[in-house]
Amino acid sequence: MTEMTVVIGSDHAGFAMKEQICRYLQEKGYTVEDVGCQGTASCDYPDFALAVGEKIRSGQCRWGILICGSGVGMAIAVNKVPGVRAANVFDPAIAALAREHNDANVLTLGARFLSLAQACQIVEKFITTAFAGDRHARRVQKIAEIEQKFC
Ligand SMILES: O=C(CO)[C@H](O)[C@H](O)[C@H](O)COP(=O)(O)O
Repeated sequence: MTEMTVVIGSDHAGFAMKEQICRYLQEKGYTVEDVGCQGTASCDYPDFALAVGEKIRSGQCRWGILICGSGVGMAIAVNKVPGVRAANVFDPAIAALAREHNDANVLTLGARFLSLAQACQIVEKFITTAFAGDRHARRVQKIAEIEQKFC
């Protein structure tokens, strides 16, 4: 797994944006694995959240991106996968904080509330910002300990 591997998924509401973000990332040299969906027919976001979460959990991909109407359902679902730290982001500054402070490894986006340009700015900020560590590492470790209590 390298820093240049991304797994991406969406439901029907995020399909068009997923296709465009795939192209955006590929043009930047990222290897993008698309787990679906494959069109605008109505489907269920947890199916794609699980597929992305499994690729993060297994270490096959460094970054996950999930797109639905609001980003909320995807975030709730994928955060059930141990080892996933997903953030639903609407602003590049929050994307940077999700990385610097929370070491987030999955980004969720709301296609019904973001333009493609906004989404690309958020994606760019998310995948290029480093975790700051230090006191934040202690807090992220405490998140992992909460997870372990229920595994
Ligand atoms: O899960 C969501 C909201 O939390 C997503 O936005 C879904 O894309 C949305 O619920 C899909 O809604 P639809 O009416 O079935 O298109």
